[in-house]
Amino acid sequence: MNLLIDMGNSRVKWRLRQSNLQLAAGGAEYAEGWQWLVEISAVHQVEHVWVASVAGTEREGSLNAALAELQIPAARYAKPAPDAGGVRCGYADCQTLGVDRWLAMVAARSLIDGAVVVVDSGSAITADVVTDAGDHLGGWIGPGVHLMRRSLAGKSGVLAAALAKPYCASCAPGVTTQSAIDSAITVMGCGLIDAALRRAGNCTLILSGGDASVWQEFYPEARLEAELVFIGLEHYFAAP
Ligand SMILES: Nc1ncnc2c1ncn2[C@@H]1O[C@H](COP(=O)(O)OP(=O)(O)OP(=O)(O)O)[C@@H](O)[C@H]1O
Ligand SMILES: CC(C)(CO)[C@@H](O)C(=O)NCCC(=O)O
Ligand SMILES: [K+]
Repeated sequence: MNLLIDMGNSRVKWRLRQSNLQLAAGGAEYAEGWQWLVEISAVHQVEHVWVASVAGTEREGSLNAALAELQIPAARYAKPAPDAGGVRCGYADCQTLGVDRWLAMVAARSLIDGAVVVVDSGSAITADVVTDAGDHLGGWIGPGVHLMRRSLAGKSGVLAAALAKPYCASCAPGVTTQSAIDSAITVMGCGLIDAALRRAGNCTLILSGGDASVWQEFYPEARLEAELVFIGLEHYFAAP
């Protein structure tokens, strides 16, 4: 039984899998601690723990300690490589590329023949271009939808009040304060995706991350792959 863990900047997500079977899935805030891990270990015999982390050494240390205390095998952390899994890393120093981005590209290459643009939309929005030949041309890192909203809400009470309602994705000119802000955020996100698509030429667009569905109506040809990081993790550790 394999425990796959995606440690993002804001949340941790996990999948418990055996062969092709998914036995458990969930997500938690870091503030909630490792209660979810306690619950899993009470019910399941975990053999391998495979982690994609961009959360930093402190949180990784905290996970390692929790695993040891629960007598679960130690975590193995995936790392970007210069050339592996069908992708040649575009960063001069590939260790500085977020491993979530790396694994998403590896997963995309395993799912799709040809060039891909991988968009991961969570606390940050990232887009990465991989050519048909497997060359990662590099990518873009921008603030995610909720980060953009919060940055404006922090600027004035009027804007904060307008942003009390949930985000509404639209590219139309806004006719209320909220719709004007949300439309700008949507247009900026689409601008980033458009720039990536122009670079890539003939390619498949893949949308991933908690906010992937935001972009779906503007890119109906895109493929939604919510589990890219987990697919990438399985490839990284389990592929023959
Ligand atoms: N159950 C959920 N809990 C929290 N956010 C959710 C949930 N379902 C969807 N979302 C959306 O997902 C977004 C977070 O995305 P995701 O979990 O992919 O990334 P993240 O962990 O915040 O980012 P990162 O991996 O960059 O740290 C939130 O902005 C929210 O809109
Ligand atoms: C950009 C994020 C925050 C997206 O989760 C993550 O991939 C990260 O922390 N990356 C390290 C910096 C980089 O990829 O260039
Ligand atoms: K992410």
